[in-house]
Amino acid sequence: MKTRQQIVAGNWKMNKNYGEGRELAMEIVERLKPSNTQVVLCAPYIHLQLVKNIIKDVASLYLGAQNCHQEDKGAYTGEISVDMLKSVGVSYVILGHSERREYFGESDELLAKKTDKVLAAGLLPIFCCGESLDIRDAGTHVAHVQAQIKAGLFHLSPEEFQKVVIAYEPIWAIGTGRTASPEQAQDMHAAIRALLTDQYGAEIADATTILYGGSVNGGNAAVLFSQPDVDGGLVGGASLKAEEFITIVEATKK
Ligand SMILES: O=C(CO)COP(=O)(O)O
Repeated sequence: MKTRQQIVAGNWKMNKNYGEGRELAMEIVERLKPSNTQVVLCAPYIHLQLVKNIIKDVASLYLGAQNCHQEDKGAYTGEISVDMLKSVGVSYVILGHSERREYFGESDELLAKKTDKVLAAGLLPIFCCGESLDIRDAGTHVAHVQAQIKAGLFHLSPEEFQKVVIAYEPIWAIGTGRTASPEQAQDMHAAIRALLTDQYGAEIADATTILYGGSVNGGNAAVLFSQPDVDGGLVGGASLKAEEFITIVEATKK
């Protein structure tokens, strides 16, 4: 079987001022060794242009955004369009992060629209899903995550779906230092892939990159990424330190 594309995406969230962002991007470029793993820097909007300039000669480094608006343009104060992102060299857009679902009320319907917008612009969505602790304790986590994926993505044609990266991020593991165990991550990733197989067939499901996110760090990345259905990570806190982030990148499957 062809190895799926391995990806490590750093989600800087609302961290790093302009100078700090420049330093972080430059240190990542200095430390990164050539490999087949794609490394995506999802920086705040103010950094995108500069980070693109810093990473532009490194083949494995890509620029990502953390959100976009669902309309093309217009009177949406404070928002950003896919065309704006594309014009500064963005390749990937994180959609449906649990923080956006929770703090900004992003619904499944809205995320389906954003997914369409990102794909129509020729950009690649990193579509996030994941359950709260209550849902996990109730034992309905697989159904919850599968419902998020169905609602956000299953209107896509097979050709469109092949451009999507999925990120499973259990909310109870985000920023808590409490990561999912390798078995918990693998079980959910396998359940996601089984759902994709039902909808799009085995060939597309096998080729889909499914990232794990939630307290990934330099110490736990290798064992998480060694799981057969875990194809890399979406990393928050540990992506803000170049040395640790590179350790995580180097923990992906060769
Ligand atoms: O939300 C995350 C990445 O999108 C995970 O954040 P942490 O790695 O800080 O837990």
